[in-house]
Amino acid sequence: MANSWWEIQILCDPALEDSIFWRLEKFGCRGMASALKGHSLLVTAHLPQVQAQLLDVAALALWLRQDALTMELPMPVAHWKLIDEEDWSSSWKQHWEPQEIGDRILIYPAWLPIPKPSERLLLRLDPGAAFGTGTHPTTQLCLEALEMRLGDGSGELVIGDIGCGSGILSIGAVLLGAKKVYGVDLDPLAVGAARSNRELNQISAQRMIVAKGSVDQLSKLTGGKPVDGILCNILAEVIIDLIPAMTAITSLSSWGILSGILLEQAKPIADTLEQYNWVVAALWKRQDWCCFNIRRS
Ligand SMILES: C[S@@+](CC[C@H](N)C(=O)[O-])C[C@H]1O[C@@H](n2cnc3c(N)ncnc32)[C@H](O)[C@@H]1O
Repeated sequence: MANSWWEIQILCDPALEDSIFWRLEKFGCRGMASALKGHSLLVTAHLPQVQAQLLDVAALALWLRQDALTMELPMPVAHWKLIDEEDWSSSWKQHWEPQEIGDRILIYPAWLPIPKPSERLLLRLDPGAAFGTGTHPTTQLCLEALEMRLGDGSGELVIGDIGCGSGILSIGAVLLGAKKVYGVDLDPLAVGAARSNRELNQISAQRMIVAKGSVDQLSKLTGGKPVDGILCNILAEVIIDLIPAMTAITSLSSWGILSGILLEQAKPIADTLEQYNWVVAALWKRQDWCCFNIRRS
């Protein structure tokens, strides 16, 4: 079937939510959502069919059961089926609602009517197939950290968003007052989604530049000029490899907000940051995840 997606549904103990999201994310799932069903949690995730064979999905279900066993929690029950492109986009949209993040931002699904003006900054979003709806703790931690960073006087700041996904952090940075944001992502679907979300939020293509690639691409886009701040919400194993390149696109006064890091992965990240002369100014935690607020020493 062309343009088909796996729809994976997992009924589990709510205490398993983080580990299941982590597994699904590592597996390449998108459009993840969770909802309480009585005392259990129903996690729904989607994955392009071309990315996984039936056996891979079955193996994923096995990992999920093994994780529960290790954590001494009841076994989750996973079901999966193939759905077509249209069904997938309408299916997960039903589970996603407007969400306030921090003190200033309201994430607002693109398909809902625009709400009455409020004191919050409206961040409209249709992530499509990209990661970044604001429901994940790591995205929330990054947006909250951004809110703290970008106060008065941020109007001159240039920011790099590595692994921009739906563009949620780049758009958040612009709404909070950054002068310019460069968003890069290896996934062409994410690049497309970030560009359309840029338009949805009426941000000019000169103020939020989105391109396919990673840190090297970002460096080309800035013409080698250092950025003032870095946002990077990718998995720890990817971030650790990116730290040297990220350092190279910053100056001695730059700062960074890094997440996608599980608590148990914080130590090797902190060690590598120290090696590259970064200081951890604060470490924020939510559920099993953490967010590094860093600056150059
Ligand atoms: C967890 S999502 C984060 C999306 C969004 N920034 C957020 O905070 O919700 C990570 C994104 O990083 C991208 N990615 C993974 N490895 C990357 C790399 N080495 N360079 C650039 N992007 C990468 C993925 O395609 C994915 O869109």
